[in-house]
Amino acid sequence: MAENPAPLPQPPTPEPTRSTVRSLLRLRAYAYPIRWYLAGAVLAALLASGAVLVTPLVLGRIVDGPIAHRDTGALWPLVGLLLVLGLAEAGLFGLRRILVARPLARVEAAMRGDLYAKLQRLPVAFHDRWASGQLLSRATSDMYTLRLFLAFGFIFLIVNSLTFLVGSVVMLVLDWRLGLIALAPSVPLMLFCTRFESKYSLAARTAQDQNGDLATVLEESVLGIRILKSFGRHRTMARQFAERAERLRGTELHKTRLLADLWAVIVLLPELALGSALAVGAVLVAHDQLSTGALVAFLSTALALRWPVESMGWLLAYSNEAGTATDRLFEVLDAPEPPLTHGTAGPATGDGIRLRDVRFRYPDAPDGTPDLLRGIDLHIRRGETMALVGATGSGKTTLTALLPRLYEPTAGSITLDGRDTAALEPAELRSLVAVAFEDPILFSATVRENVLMGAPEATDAALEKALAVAQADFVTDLPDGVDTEVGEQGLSLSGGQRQRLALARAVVGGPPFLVLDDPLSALDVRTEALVEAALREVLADSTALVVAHRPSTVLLADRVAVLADGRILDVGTHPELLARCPEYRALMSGALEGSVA
Ligand SMILES: Nc1ncnc2c1ncn2[C@@H]1O[C@H](COP(=O)(O)OP(=O)(O)OP(=O)(O)O)[C@@H](O)[C@H]1O
Repeated sequence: MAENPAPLPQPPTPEPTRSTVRSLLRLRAYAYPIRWYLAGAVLAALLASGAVLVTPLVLGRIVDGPIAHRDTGALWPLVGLLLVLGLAEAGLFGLRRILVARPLARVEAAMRGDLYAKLQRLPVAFHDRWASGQLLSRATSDMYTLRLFLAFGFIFLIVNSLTFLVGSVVMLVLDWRLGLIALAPSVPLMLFCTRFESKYSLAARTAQDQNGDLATVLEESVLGIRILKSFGRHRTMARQFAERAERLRGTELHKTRLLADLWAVIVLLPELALGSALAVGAVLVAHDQLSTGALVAFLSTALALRWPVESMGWLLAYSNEAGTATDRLFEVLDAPEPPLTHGTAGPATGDGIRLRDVRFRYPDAPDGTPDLLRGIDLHIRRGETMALVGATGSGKTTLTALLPRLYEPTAGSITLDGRDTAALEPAELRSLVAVAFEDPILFSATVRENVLMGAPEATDAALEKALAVAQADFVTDLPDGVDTEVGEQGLSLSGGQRQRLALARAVVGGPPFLVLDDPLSALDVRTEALVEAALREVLADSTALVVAHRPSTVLLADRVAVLADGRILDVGTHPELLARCPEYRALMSGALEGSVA
């Protein structure tokens, strides 16, 4: 394992950053269903801000009226009005929260649901290119950022901008000279904010991507904890994690510095302007060019505008983060989905499995390397079991993944009983072909749920038969039998046990076409023999392609295909190939030595 953090699979470089507003506008579709709640929240916040802006005017009235004329009788109604305004402000801000809390939780769930559904639809080739942590962080922290933006950022951007505009007009009306002094910093502030925006959105994007990298390392460390511990690499991994965390910390500090600079300017300039306005106002009052009440009202209005102005710092930061989170979300949602089907399937002929001049290369294969599969021609007759053998890395697993269309062949065609797989609807294809992979993954679910993934409608009898074929009798000894939770969240099973459940999952629906990728590799000799005996029965009813590394698996098959140099080198029975194919002999003698050793 490298000492330096290895580069993680990265998503394709995002297109040049669009403006934050254009990015955020893409959230329209999600915000539209709750538009009335959002409008209500904006209205409530606007009314609350209105109450805040009216308060200084009442104060001015109190100073110029009851206080100047020492008329306590006139004071109480105005004090009562102040109280009502204060209560209204508090109530309306509370109402804003209530109005959007639930609907926005629904919006977040809808966005997350769409992201999840899209990830399920996208081809395996897409998932090969994206680090899982990048997808995880999009589904978690980015969604949270977007919800917070819609709940606070979006509403206060509107409300605080309008409050600032109205407050500015009020100040200019109260006294245009003081108003101009107080508003003088607006122009430099706007210029500063524009510069801040471009720098901050870059930093926000970097931080979100680094967050994804960190999630990937964390996930791999948790999933691979046994390997890390057994090779004593947990410290190396911890160092990699710390280095990535340090990088993220650096970016977050950079963001904080940018925000701190903005805050300094946002707070300092208006304070200076306010101080100047106060000094000039005092001179105007001294020269009877302005009433004391008007000066109090002016200053109170200017103070009431401090929050809308100061909040612009974090509102801009929020908007930028939400903009980049939106970009990150839509990078996945916009990822092209290959057409589900193309061409016409044609009538069923009972022809078995036929691969014609099939070529394949992984989309991320290095330039200049030849295709992995370079013209595969193979015919597996109906009801026949064909073993596929070849050297490690020759492309056996890749070839089997083409049958259920986990990958699309780069060229050529694959037919099942004469029907082109490219033209079959995914659901139909899944019902025709079942696969057991070399690496038997189980989900956090019961044994029953894991096995019935292969045929949700299957009866209990079919489940039992599938478990019997896979020699998975250990299931009866589990605490709750087939209803025992297994997988990551449940009971840990041995490699051989998991492999047997994966085999049961493949055979449970009695699929006409079976693809088994070295299905017995983790079994002991005795269990292997038992599974083989039971499999023979199942295979008799199916047309099957079985990747085989060991002679015992090869013997399950009627014929054997030898894969070498991206092509099928030879096809024949085991004895025929032993007699005429030196590559096969080499493979089998190697396998024999391996199995003996
Ligand atoms: N998702 C992928 N993206 C790019 N290259 C891949 C991908 N998966 C496999 N490869 C490459 O394709 C080649 C064939 O891999 P494959 O797993 O099909 O071989 P195999 O014959 O099944 O090997 P083994 O017998 O060891 O299981 C290897 O060189 C591998 O590095």
